[in-house]
Amino acid sequence: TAVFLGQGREFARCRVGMLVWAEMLKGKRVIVTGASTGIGEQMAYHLARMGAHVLVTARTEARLQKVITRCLELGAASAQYVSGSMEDEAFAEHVVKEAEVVLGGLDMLILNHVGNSYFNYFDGDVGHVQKLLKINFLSYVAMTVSALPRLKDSGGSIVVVSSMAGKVGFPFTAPYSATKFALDGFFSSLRQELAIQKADVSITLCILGFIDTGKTSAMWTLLIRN
Ligand SMILES: NC(=O)C1=CN([C@@H]2O[C@H](COP(=O)(O)OP(=O)(O)OC[C@H]3O[C@@H](n4cnc5c(N)ncnc54)[C@H](OP(=O)(O)O)[C@@H]3O)[C@@H](O)[C@H]2O)C=CC1
Ligand SMILES: CC(C)CCC[C@@H](C)[C@H]1CC[C@H]2[C@@H]3C(=O)C=C4C[C@@H](O)CC[C@]4(C)[C@H]3CC[C@]12C
Repeated sequence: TAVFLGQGREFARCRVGMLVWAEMLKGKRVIVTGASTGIGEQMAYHLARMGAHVLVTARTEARLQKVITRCLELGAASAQYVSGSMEDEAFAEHVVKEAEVVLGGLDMLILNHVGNSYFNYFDGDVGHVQKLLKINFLSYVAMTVSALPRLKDSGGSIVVVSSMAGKVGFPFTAPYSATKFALDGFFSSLRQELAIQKADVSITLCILGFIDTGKTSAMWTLLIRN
């Protein structure tokens, strides 16, 4: 009985939390990057359930179409997508401009996408590190620069999805880890500057541990489970 009651309380607390959170995001205009699969896709669905206007982006148009259809079924105030690659800085800026046009402003920028990498001994490929920095870091900076004026207007927020590998140098993650550390340096510094300027924009850096989205490599799943 004690266990059952304990679980009941957890559930109630969770429900109350969700209600407060849902109210906060109802009608808000949100961009979610890397929303064709994994964590980004699930965040888009949560935002949809809360009644937000969602604009999702990634490269795979066919997947994004399915994601916006599901968002509308779940109760999104509106759902749109823009497809393209974040390796191209101009595309990153284009997504923010699209949000201004179709949503008439922006309340929240959720930066979540990551380019494909390998998780093994560093193979010495400098070109790969450069490419990954463009996708995982520089496009985050470009989107932030474009979005900041709108976020200042709305008193909005920037959410940056990072990882424990962006705080600690685990083996077999060198290129990926470097891009995540870069995010911490840039966004932690920018947060301080916004505070000094009394700009009403919050920056949240999310430090995630391992999340089995079904796509994660069998090697990591096995390693973490053991
Ligand atoms: N899963 C985990 O264990 C952990 C994940 N994280 C972080 O969570 C976030 C989401 O990860 P997760 O859901 O696992 O990753 P996924 O690989 O499932 O999703 C990555 C997303 O980024 C998009 N993407 C990839 N390359 C590009 C590109 N060149 N341009 C634009 N979009 C691109 C993909 O879509 P498409 O291919 O269609 O472009 C996809 O939507 C990441 O920031 C990751 O670092 C942090 C810690 C642990
Ligand atoms: C207490 C500690 C021993 C915990 C160690 C946690 C380490 C091992 C965790 C922390 C962050 C994790 C990685 C991550 O951020 C994102 C991805 C992308 C995905 O596609 C494949 C898995 C991968 C590489 C995760 C692998 C496991 C990592 C390194």
